[in-house]
Amino acid sequence: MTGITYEDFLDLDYDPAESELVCTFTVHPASDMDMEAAASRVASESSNGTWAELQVDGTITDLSATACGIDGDTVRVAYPEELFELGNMPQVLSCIAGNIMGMKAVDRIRLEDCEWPEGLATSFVGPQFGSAVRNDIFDAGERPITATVPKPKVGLSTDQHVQVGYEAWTGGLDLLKDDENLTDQGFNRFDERLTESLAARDDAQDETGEKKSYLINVTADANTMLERVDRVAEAGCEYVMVDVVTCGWAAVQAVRERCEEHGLAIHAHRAMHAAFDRVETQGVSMRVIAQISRLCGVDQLHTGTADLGKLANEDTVGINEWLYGDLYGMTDVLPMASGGLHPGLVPELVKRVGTNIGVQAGGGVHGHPDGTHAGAKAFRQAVDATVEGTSLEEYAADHPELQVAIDKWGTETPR
Ligand SMILES: O=C(O)[C@@](O)(COP(=O)(O)O)[C@H](O)[C@H](O)COP(=O)(O)O
Ligand SMILES: [Mg+2]
Repeated sequence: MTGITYEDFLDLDYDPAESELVCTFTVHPASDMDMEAAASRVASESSNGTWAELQVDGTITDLSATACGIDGDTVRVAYPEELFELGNMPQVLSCIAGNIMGMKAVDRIRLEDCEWPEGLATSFVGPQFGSAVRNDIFDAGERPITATVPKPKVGLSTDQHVQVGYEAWTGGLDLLKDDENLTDQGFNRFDERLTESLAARDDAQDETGEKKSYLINVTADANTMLERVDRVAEAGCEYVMVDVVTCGWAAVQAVRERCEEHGLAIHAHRAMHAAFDRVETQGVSMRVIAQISRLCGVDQLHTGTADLGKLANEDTVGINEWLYGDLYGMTDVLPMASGGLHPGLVPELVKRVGTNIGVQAGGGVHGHPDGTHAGAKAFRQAVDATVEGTSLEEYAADHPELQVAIDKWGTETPR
């Protein structure tokens, strides 16, 4: 038997094994604590240690994490694969983002990044389709796919919602999207909304000759979500939308499994992410939330507007690069730019994040002076102009809907 204390979880000469998960934290130790002491406590409490000295047999320490790097307020911790239940995201997070977030030994702590080893990463299914949806579903060629959320966010009746969808689809947009807080409320029931929206979608496809789809929000308790996924598949839709942070990763993993059976793509809304990532010294970064989302298998994920829109964003470009990047052959994820976008912002957005994205505008479509159909046309025109390399001003000369949008919003970032 050996006695283990916090100090046993610190080794700054330790070189992590390839099979280990390496996490990077920003750590602000408590005033009476130096960084090494704080780092050892982070490694201990996020693996298998605690505050009291423990008498354990040798094998137990094989599961212990090691604080193996300190650089300013950055701490790197290596976790042995055996500590984790493969394929179980809630368990992984209970380690690396669990109790340590509330330890008195640190004033502030934030999980910034993870280097996922092959064994652990490939124990997760990853996305089914990823960015291939742009051409597998929409035939979008080089352009971003476009989406709109009916606004006001909630309160429209099913008929009104469907009418907005029809006008947006026939105006040239690819996707109608439910808002994050629209599920099955009395004023707009899920089942009617599903069938009637898809009927309008079919009409819009016939009218435009373009493929259209619908991001219907199945967010609910886990069992209800699975039932809704089945009903979405039966109704002939290609997608479900899930509020992944508020639902929790256990539910996301269950929905992913069910979507595999039906060949449905998953659009991930990240409502509540800012509760974790907004404060730069505390919580869990959006970069890590994006990594978890990919591993758990979403196909599309909101990652911000590279600071062009109305919401605070963290490193949209860096996060998108990770979502596109190689991860042991795992499918990528299509980033969705959304939040305060309007036609005037599309050129700069594409300059910052490229065209392998989805772009969503709610207010930027339905706030158009001439209404939803004109707003949709203007947003699509902005995307088409940008992809063909024509300035919006020039393109607007013979696209009046775009001209009206530019006159109204210019290239301003809404607040
Ligand atoms: O409710 C909203 O605000 C939106 O529908 C956008 O509406 P507008 O187009 O009218 O702004 C989206 O939920 C946000 O974009 C989510 O934020 P993020 O994409 O950063 O996760
Ligand atoms: Mg919304």
